[in-house]
Amino acid sequence: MPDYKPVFPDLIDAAQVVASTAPRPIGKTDAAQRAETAASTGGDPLLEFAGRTNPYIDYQSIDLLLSLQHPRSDGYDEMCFFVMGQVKELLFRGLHFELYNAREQLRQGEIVNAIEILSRASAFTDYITGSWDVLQTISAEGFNQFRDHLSTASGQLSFMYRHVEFVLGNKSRRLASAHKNLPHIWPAMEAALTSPSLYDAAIAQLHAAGHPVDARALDRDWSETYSPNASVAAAWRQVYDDPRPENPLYRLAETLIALDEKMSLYRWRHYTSVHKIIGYKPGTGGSAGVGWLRQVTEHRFFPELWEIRTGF
Ligand code: HEM
Ligand SMILES: N[C@@H](CC(=O)c1ccccc1NC=O)C(=O)O
Repeated sequence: MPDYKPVFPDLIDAAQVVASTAPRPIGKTDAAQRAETAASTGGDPLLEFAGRTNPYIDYQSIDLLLSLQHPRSDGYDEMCFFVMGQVKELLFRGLHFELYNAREQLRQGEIVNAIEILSRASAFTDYITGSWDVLQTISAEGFNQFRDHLSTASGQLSFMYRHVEFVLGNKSRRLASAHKNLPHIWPAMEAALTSPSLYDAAIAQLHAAGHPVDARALDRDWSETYSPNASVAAAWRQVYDDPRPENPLYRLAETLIALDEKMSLYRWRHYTSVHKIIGYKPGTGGSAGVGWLRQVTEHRFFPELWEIRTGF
């Protein structure tokens, strides 16, 4: 058990940080200007900047970003938990962007583009799963030192994670409702809940390619959790009759099931890490804890792709 206390290095005077969320103007340069600058510096980097910041800091508001880490306790492990929580939110943001754009490409019938985007989404998912390697270093005793300070905060309230689940198709009006009183979050959350998912867009492409698909799989209440459909299973089964890399629907199916497996591994690592850290204690978010997480590990986003394998 880490009984030593953390020392928090004071790195930034937060009072002097521009706290606006607006992008800071940094202008643009082109290749000719860069060549001219390098010639004038003799190949050494630029080190003098007018004003009180520099373009690297301003491009991504780095001083603001690095002023947002404030553990609430003197438990040694809280800084690690805090930073990794923020890192995961950023990674979910990156993953969601790719999934959202893959769905847009599918909607436009651009299956090959969607597959390319989904390979990055898969890489993001691996990366997010790897973040448990760091979080795993938090011991049960170390977590206890700061857990009371989390109050009723819980990862289950992550709207960014909820967006990832929704774009993939795991809809839940009940879980979304945690955000209903947040005027800056709810409109996009409700739109995601009530819009077709990436999988719904894939099913529409099955239909567009001439595979018979039930009308109720093509137009339904999109806020309902997707339930497996025999016509969709039959359509995917037909796709697998032509398992060549040149068959875009075959490659899409394989890309989707690989992503589903990776998401499932992410959930599994969350579940086992949490088991190791809090055992069977209830969660801060009001759930039974590990028992609740165990049941979410069973979820598959693209059920027919799993189901048809039994019949191969
Ligand atoms: C390391 C210590 C952690 C523990 C002990 C823990 C524990 C739990 C528990 C018990 C739940 C069930 C809901 C509740 O009652 O709270 C939960 C849900 C959740 N946690 Fe964690 N968690 C940890 C870290 C994280 C991190 C770093 C993230 C990522 C940002 C995260 C994301 C989530 C999400 C997204 C859910 C909801 C799952 C779903 O809706 O399927 N957790 N966590
Ligand atoms: N549900 C967890 C706490 C938790 O997951 C959490 C709490 C506050 C802020 C972030 C959290 N999780 C993800 O980063 C627990 O029961 O201890």
